[in-house]
Amino acid sequence: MGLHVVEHPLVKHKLGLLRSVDTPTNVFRAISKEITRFLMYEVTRDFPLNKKVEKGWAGPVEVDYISGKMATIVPILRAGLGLMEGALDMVPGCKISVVGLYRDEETLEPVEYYVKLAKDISSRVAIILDPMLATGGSLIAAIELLKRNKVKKIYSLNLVCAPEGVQRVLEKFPDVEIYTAALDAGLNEQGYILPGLGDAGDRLFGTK
Ligand SMILES: O=P(O)(O)OC[C@H]1O[C@H](OP(=O)(O)OP(=O)(O)O)[C@H](O)[C@@H]1O
Ligand SMILES: O=c1cc[nH]c(=O)[nH]1
Ligand SMILES: [Mg+2]
Repeated sequence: MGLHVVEHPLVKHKLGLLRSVDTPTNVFRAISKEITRFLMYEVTRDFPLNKKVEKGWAGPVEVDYISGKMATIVPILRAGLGLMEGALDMVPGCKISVVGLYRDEETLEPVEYYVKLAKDISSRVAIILDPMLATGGSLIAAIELLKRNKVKKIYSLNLVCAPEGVQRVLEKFPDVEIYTAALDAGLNEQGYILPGLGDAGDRLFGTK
């Protein structure tokens, strides 16, 4: 399927709040977390279920449970940390694999500076967390890292995407599933998404 734009009135409304330049840091953080919960609800739709029998109040009852190892969530530092709590609200048992990447301001190429993956990552599916998918360079670097570590299946959860980045990622990795609240118009000359959110890291961390 590739790209999944989550078309839900609550998601659209909340994204509108994020777009406003007047939204303060504390509200930006809270809304990012809320949207992440909605996107996680969609990402996890694919998760396989098994059946088991529980002792219910009126006797044995067949129930569903999610089978296999829990996913690992992969926040991309720094801005991806702003989505971590919302993701964990939905899948509290997840292991966390951290990938530190920053985008060089001149070249727009990703620079890796920290990696700490879950030990048994090859038997897990990975859900990458990053508010922005712009040129796609950072997401491609994260996917390449996860594939080198033999992750079973890769999802990417991004609040806002640029079409240029989505196309680049899916041309290279058609097996990756991207879940987003919005596919925006495009990139400006500095590689920022328009209309976008501005610098999501700065808005989440209050650094501008
Ligand atoms: O698709 P790309 O063109 O690679 O751009 C997207 C990346 O840029 C931002 O991170 P940034 O480099 O600003 O780092 P930060 O999270 O530390 O602010 C964003 O959070 C993505 O990781
Ligand atoms: O629009 C953009 C692009 C990259 N990183 C951001 O934080 N915002
Ligand atoms: Mg940033």
